[in-house]
Amino acid sequence: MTAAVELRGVGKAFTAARDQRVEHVFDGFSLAVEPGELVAVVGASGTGKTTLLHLVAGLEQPDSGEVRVGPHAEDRHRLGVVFQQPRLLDWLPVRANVGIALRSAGLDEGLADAALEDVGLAEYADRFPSVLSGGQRQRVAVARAFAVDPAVVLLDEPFSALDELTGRRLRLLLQDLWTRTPRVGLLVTHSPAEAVFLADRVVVLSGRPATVVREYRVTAPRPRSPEDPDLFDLHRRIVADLL
Ligand SMILES: Nc1ncnc2c1ncn2[C@@H]1O[C@H](COP(=O)(O)OP(=O)(O)OP(=O)(O)O)[C@@H](O)[C@H]1O
Repeated sequence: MTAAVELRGVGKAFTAARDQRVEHVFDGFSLAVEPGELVAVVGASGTGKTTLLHLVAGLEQPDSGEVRVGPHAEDRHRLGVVFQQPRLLDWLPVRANVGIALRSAGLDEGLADAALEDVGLAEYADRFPSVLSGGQRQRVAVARAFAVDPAVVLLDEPFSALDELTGRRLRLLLQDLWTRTPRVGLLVTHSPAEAVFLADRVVVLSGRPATVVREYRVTAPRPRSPEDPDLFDLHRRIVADLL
């Protein structure tokens, strides 16, 4: 089976501005996401989770090794990305924020309304981001990512800036979108609970250079409940790995 996302033997180092020390964040690092799989990456702060996502998105280049998004060459350009902050254009209405992503993917801007409806924001299409709540703005960011029918969805701490209840609603929304259209995804999160709730597989990163110290397959069928005791058990084991 050909992986949908593959990092093979990847090396990535940064030079610290403070003392010019070279930090080898990755060295010979490999990870594959299989077709249809949502993989969550958890790990302590500074392990390299965001760097991993940036390498896949093409925002950073590896010093060595290979990063592949496939199976088709054009899949590299069909990414949906949700960051911790919604990163909306405040001077454009919500519909146009989603429309821009569609246009730059060569798609019909008219698809924006359906994407907004999918996240429960149909009646907010003409509003400006500044009048929306934090949770609503993040819903727009989710709509923008999914509108382009992405080959791969990259999620970088997508809900960690939200309060607990809003984060929970957004996780349920994401699960709903995923259940309707299963996709390939890579989720970076500090939250083991979020990881086990959303992912098919949880990868625990640790060390410098970072390595995969443990992997868990999450077999609970969807739709899942955040209160599922089996998920909580898995969550506890991941927390123990991280301590
Ligand atoms: N552009 C950069 N220039 C210099 N150092 C960087 C750069 N990007 C990342 N680093 C360093 O690489 C290491 C990994 O950073 P990264 O942001 O990937 O970790 P993380 O696991 O996502 O952390 P957090 O959970 O706190 O977001 C850190 O030591 C960071 O300082």
